Amino acid sequence: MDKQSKVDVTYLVGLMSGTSVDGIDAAVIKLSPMPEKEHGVEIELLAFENTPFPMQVRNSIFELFDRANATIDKVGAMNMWLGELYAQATLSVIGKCGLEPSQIFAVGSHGQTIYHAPKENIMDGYNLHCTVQIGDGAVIANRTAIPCVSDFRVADMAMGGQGAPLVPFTEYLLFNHPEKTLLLQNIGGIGNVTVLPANASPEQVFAFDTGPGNMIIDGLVAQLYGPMTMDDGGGIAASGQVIDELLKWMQQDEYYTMPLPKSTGRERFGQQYVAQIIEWMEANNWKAEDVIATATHLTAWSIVDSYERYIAPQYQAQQLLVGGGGSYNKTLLRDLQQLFVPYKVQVLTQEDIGGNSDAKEAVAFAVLAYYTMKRLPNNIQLVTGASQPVVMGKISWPYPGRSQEV
Ligand SMILES: Nc1ncnc2c1ncn2[C@@H]1O[C@H](COP(=O)(O)OP(=O)(O)OP(=O)(O)O)[C@@H](O)[C@H]1O
Ligand SMILES: CC(=O)N[C@H]1[C@@H]2OC[C@@H](O2)[C@@H](O)[C@@H]1O[C@H](C)C(=O)O
Repeated sequence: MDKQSKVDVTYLVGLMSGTSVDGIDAAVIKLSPMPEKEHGVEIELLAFENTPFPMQVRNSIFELFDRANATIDKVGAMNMWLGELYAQATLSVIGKCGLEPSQIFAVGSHGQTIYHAPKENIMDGYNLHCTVQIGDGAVIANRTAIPCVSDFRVADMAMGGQGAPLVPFTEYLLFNHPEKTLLLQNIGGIGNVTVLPANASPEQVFAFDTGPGNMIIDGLVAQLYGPMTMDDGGGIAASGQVIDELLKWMQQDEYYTMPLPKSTGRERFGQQYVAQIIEWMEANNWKAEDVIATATHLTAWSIVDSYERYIAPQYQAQQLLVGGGGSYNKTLLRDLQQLFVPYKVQVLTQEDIGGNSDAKEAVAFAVLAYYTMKRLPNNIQLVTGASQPVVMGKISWPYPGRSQEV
C-alpha cells in the first residue's frame, strides 16, 4: 500500500435497526478509496454486534406503528430514547475492535422507520409523500463525540423518489461482477432485491421491495407461539404443510403486480394483515404450523415471482445471494432453492460467499455516510425513482472538544 492510500483509510460505524424491530445492528468498517475507480471504495468489516431491543423498547416501537397511538409526545420521546441506545451501541462496537471513538470519521445511522408512505400524495400542488425514521443523530453525535449522519431517506423523497431501497448503492460498489448477473436479496422484515447485471454501469442497476420478508412470519409466530417472536431456523414451518387456499389469497395482494419502482412496509404487511389471517385461521380450524408454513412459502414465492415478472424478461441471473435474518430460516431457504430450480438460479447466503448476513445493512449505512460526509450523491435514481442524484443524510456535529458521554 502506498503512502497516499494509507492516509486515505477511513473508519466508520454503521447502525441499522430495521422493520423487524429485533434490535440494533452495529458495524465498524475500514474504508479505502480506490484511486483507479472514480468514487470507488473497498471495505473491510472490523467488528459487528447485534444488541436486541429490551422488550419494553420493542413494545414501545410497535405502539408507534399504530397511527392512532403514535402521538407526537410518544414519537418525540422515542426519538431521543433510540438516540441514546444507538449511541451506546456505537461505543460498544467500537470497543470490540480496539479503536478509539476519536478515530471514527462518522457514524451512519439508519434509524427506526415508524412510517413509510412513498406513494405520490399531492396537496396544494406539493407532493407530500413521506417517510419517518427516528433515533436522533444529534443525540448520537453528542454522546459519542463522532459526527453522525442520519435521516437518509428524505432527500431522495424531496426529489420525487421512494426514499427506498438505499442499500443497492453500496451493493453496486461492493458486489458488481464482471461476468455474472447477481441478485442481492435481503430478507429482513421486508424483502428487497438488487439486480446487478454482469459488469453493470450504475444506470443499469435496479432494485425494489419484493414484498414481506419475515414480517408476516414474525407477526404470526408472536400471536400463535408468543413469547417467541420468530420461527428460529424455520422449524415450525418445516413441520407444517402449505394451505393452498390461504396461499392463493395472499398471492392476490396488489403489491406483487405494481409497476417499478416500488417499496413497501408495515403499513401493508403489518399487524392488521396478520390479524386478518388469524381470524380466517380460526374460522377454518387451520393448524398453526400450517399457517406458518404458508407465510414462509409466500415469502419465497414473492421473491421468485418478482424474478419472473421484473427481471427475467431482461436478464438471466446466475446467483441469488441472500442476506438479512431470513437467511437463517432453513425452510424459507429450502423453498427458495426449490422454486428457483426451473430458472437455473443458484441460491446462496452471504455466509456461503464469506460475508455476513446480519452485518450487510449496517455496513451499507457506514458506506452511505462516507459519501454524505464527502458531499457526494448516494442515491440511485433508477432504484428510487428520484428525478436527480442527491446527497442523502443529515449531519449532526458534536461540540468541538467534547468527549463521550454515556
Ligand atoms: N435464526 C433465525 N431463524 C429464523 N429467522 C431468523 C433467525 N434470525 C433472524 N431471523 C429473522 O430475521 C429477522 C431479522 O432480520 P433483519 O435483522 O435482517 O431485519 P431488519 O433489518 O430488521 O429488517 P429490514 O431489512 O426489512 O429493515 C427476524 O425478525 C427473524 O424473523
Ligand atoms: C422505509 C424503510 O425503512 N424501508 C426498508 C425496509 O426494509 C427492507 C426494505 O423495506 C427496504 O426498502 C428498506 O431498507 C433497506 C435498508 C434499504 O433501504 O435498502
